[in-house]
Amino acid sequence: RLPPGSLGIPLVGQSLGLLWAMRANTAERWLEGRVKKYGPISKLSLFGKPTVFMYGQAANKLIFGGDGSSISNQQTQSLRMILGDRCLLELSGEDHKRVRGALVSFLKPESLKMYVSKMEEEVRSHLEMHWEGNQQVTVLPLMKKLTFNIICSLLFGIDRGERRDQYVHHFQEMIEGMWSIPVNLPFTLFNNSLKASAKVQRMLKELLHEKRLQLQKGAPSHQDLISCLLSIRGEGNEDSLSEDEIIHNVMLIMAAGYDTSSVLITFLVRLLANNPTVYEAVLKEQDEIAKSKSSGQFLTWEDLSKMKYTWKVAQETLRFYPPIFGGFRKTIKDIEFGGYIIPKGWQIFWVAAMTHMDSNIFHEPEKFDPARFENQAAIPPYCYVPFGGGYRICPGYEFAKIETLITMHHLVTQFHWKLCCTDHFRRDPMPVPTEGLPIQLSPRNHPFQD
Ligand code: HEM
Repeated sequence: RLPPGSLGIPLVGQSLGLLWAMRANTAERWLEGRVKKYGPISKLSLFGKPTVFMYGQAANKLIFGGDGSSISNQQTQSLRMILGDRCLLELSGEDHKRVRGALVSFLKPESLKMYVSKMEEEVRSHLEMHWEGNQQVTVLPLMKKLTFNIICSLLFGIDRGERRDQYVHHFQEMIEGMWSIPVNLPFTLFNNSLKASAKVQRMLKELLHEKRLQLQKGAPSHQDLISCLLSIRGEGNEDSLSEDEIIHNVMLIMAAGYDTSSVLITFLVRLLANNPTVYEAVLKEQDEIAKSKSSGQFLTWEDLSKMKYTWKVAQETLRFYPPIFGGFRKTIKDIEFGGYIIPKGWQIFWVAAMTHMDSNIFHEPEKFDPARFENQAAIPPYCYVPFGGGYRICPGYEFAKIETLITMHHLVTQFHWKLCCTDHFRRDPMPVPTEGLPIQLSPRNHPFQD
C-alpha cells in the first residue's frame, strides 16, 4: 500500500528535475504535474532517499501537528555539519523543548517590545548610508545587509565597525554552502563553508566569553540574545545551555533570520511597485502614523500595532512567495495516511506554496488580496504555513514582523520607486528576483528625473 509514483533512477531519483524546476521558478508546476498524475500523495526519491510528497490541510496537520513521536525533523547532511549538531533543527524531545524555550524567552513579543527603537536605529542609519541620495539601488543585497546588521545589533550586541564586517564576511561564506552537495574536497563550496563555519564558531566563542565577563560585572542579561542565553539557569542553578548549544543556535538564528526576512521585504518592494492600489493603501496607513509623530521621534510598539493593513499585505506576500519553499521530515515508524503506508525511515516532503494555492482553501488563489487576512479565524488551521506549524513553528515570527514593518514604514514614507528590469525570479532555494531587484529611486514628493 505504498503511495503511487516511482522512485526513479537509484540515488538520483527525481532530485535533478526538482532542482531544475526550482531554478527555472517552475517548481509549483512541476509538483502540480505530479498531483495530476498521481493525486495529492505520491512517492519519489529526493537527494538519495525514498520520499513521500504530500500537501493540503490534512497532510500539514500530520507533519506539523504531532508531538515528534512518529515524525522527526530531517535536515541535509551539509546543514548539520555547517550549523552544528546542537542546533535546534537537530534536537528533539526534552532537549528541543529546553533550548527552544531559552530562545523564545528572548524572541517573544514581551521581550522584543524593548528593542523596537534599537531596530529602528539600524533601519534609519542603513537608509541614510545606502539609499538616500541614490538614484538606483539593488534591493535584495541591501535588505540582506540590513537584516544582518539588525541581527548583529539585537541578538549579539555587536555594534557597527570592523568586528561586524568580519562576521558578515565569514558568515556569508558559511551560508553559501548550506544547500550544497556535502563533498568535502579542497575548493568545493561545501569545504569553503565548513572552514567559514569554524571561523564563525571561534569568533562566537570569544564573544561568549566577553559577554560572560560583562555579566559578571553586572551588565543586564537582556542586553542581547547571547547574554540572555548565558543567564538562564537550570533547576540546580547550573547553566541551562551548554556553550556548544549557545554557539550552534546563534548560528542557526543568523541563518534562519537573515535570508527569510530580507526576501520578504524585497518582495514587498517589488509588489508595491507593481500594484498601485495596494501601494496607496499602505502609504495612507504609514503616513497617518508618521503624521502623529514629531520629527525624529522613534516608532513605538503601539505604532507597530496600527500597521494592520501593511502586515496583511506582508501576509499575502508570504502566501504567494513563501521564502521557505518547504522542507523535509523523517518517519520514525510506519505511518498510515490517506489509505497508504509511509514506511519507517522514509522522508516526507512538505511544500507550503501548494497548500497556499489550493482553490479549495483560498478563494481565487491567484488573486493578490490582503483582505483575506481580515478575519484570521476564517483561515482553517494548517492551511497557511509560511512559518511552518506546531511545536516547530518559526520562533522568529514576531522578530520578522517588527523588522518588516519598521523598514516598510521608512521606505514608503521617504521614497518613491519603480522597477528597472523584469520582475522574474528563480529559487535558490529562496526566491531571488532577477539581478537582485534593481529599482529607480527618488525622494518622496520629488518626481522621477528620467
Ligand atoms: C519572513 C521571515 C521568516 C520566515 C518565512 C520563516 C519561516 C520558517 C519556517 C517555515 C520554519 C519551520 C521549518 C520546519 O518546520 O521545517 C522556521 C523555523 C525557524 N525559524 Fe524562521 N522564518 C522567518 C524568520 C525568522 C527569524 C527572523 C528568526 C530568528 C530571529 C527565525 C528563526 C527560526 C528558527 C530558530 C527555526 C527553527 C525552529 C525549530 O526547529 O523549533 N526565523 N522558520
